[in-house]
Amino acid sequence: MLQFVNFKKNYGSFAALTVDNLQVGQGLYWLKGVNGSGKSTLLKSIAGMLSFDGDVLLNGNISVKKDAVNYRRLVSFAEAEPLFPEFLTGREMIKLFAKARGAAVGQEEQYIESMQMQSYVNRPIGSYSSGMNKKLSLLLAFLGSPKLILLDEPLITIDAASLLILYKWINERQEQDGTGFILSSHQALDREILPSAGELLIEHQTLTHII
Ligand SMILES: Nc1ncnc2c1ncn2[C@@H]1O[C@H](COP(=O)(O)OP(=O)(O)OP(=O)(O)O)[C@@H](O)[C@H]1O
Repeated sequence: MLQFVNFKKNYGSFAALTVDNLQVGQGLYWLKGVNGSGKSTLLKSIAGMLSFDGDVLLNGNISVKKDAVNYRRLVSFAEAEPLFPEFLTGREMIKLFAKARGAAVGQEEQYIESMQMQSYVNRPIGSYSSGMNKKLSLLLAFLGSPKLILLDEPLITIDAASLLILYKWINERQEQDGTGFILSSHQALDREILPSAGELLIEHQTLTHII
């Protein structure tokens, strides 16, 4: 699924994260690490949102640097604390993302309904609670046909019922399209819900593959 090639991310003189030539096979991964360990740095780098030394390859040969347009169509990312233009409605954001990602017409409807967003999706985002905002950002990451979906702290802010719906979305996409996932979280992995998940750990500014 992903291959890191001499990956190094510095913020100025601070060496924030190193990944030696690690291969991450197809599947779903739980990314762990204490506060400030580099989880968001890693996910934003994989998403092509941060510059770094070295390279990241998707499916063996699609480089985040050399094939940026193709790569970014295949990798989607939901931020831990998403910020959207307040004057746009949720539906306008969905339309923008759906177009950029080449999503099938109407793909969003099943997600809007299952996450019970119908009552507010046509309202300006500035009126959303943090949970409503988070659900919108999760939905946007599922639009189109990405091969890899990166979710930074997807468990924060949303209520227990919505979390079960998110797990359902994840399981469906894994089963139907073989979509890969990396989820960052401070919470322990629930193996009853995600039995086949692998684990990635960031310790001492280095990413390792545990299982
Ligand atoms: N823009 C930046 N400039 C300088 N340093 C940064 C920047 N962004 C992150 N860092 C530093 O990089 C390290 C990793 O931060 P990052 O946000 O990736 O950690 P995290 O594991 O996601 O943390 P948390 O669990 O608290 O969200 C921290 O030491 C942080 O201070």
